[in-house]
Amino acid sequence: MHTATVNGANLHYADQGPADGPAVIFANSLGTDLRLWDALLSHLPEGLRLIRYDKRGHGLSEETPGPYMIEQLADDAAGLIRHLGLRDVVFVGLSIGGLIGQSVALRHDGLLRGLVISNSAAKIGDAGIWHGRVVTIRRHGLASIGPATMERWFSPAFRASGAADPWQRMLERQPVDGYIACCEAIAAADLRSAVPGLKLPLRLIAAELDGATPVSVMQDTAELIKGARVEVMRGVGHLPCVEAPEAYAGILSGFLREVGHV
Ligand SMILES: O=C(O)CCC(=O)CC(=O)O
Repeated sequence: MHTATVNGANLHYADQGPADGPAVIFANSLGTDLRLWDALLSHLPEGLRLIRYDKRGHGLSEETPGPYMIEQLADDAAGLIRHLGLRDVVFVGLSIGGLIGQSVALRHDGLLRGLVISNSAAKIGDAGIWHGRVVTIRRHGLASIGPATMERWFSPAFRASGAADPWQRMLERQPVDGYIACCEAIAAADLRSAVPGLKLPLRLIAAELDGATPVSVMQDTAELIKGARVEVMRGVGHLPCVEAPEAYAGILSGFLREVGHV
């Protein structure tokens, strides 16, 4: 376990693989911590430096007062990359992590070699949905949204097997104010007019049963970015790196090869 104070927040991160290996950084979704990527890593090519971190307000990172902004969360990620002395990093961001990745690429020119926008979009939901969720959580706590969230995150088969239960506990154990501060960041984030300016190699990963960022929403984002391609994973929900880590690794490894990272 490592921590670093960057951009005014103490961030918890994991750093695996050779120090001089091509670097990949992973940014988690709302309500998850860096264990989101646990099942995936062993399926990736050897020799990579793999960095995972908890965004502020989640996991073991500091919960600074909200609301947060996506730009602030992007500067956290860029600060961590610079703290580690890295450049030419491939950024893999899932959902809010994908918004963060888009914002890093837009705000920190030259820091990234490539970007994977996984189960995410240039805009996720409308502000009313997010404000409604915040009201529910303030009144009833995070546990009150657990069952409905699992329906967006995982396929019926995965849920029926009981495999979603630990992920529901992970959601319910996130710091409430940190979760809400990130909802407010998503509510305010609209990168649709900015993403046509993304000039780096990128890939979008969508999932057929994703109830949070449906395939059609991801295709709308891809249409805004010249040359963007969407890979659709079948039979899985919003967190395909958990539900189908090997298939996810296959898509990610293909992208890493395309950008010369492996
Ligand atoms: O997962 C995210 O980072 C935001 C999108 C969302 O609504 C997640 C959820 O289904 O709770």
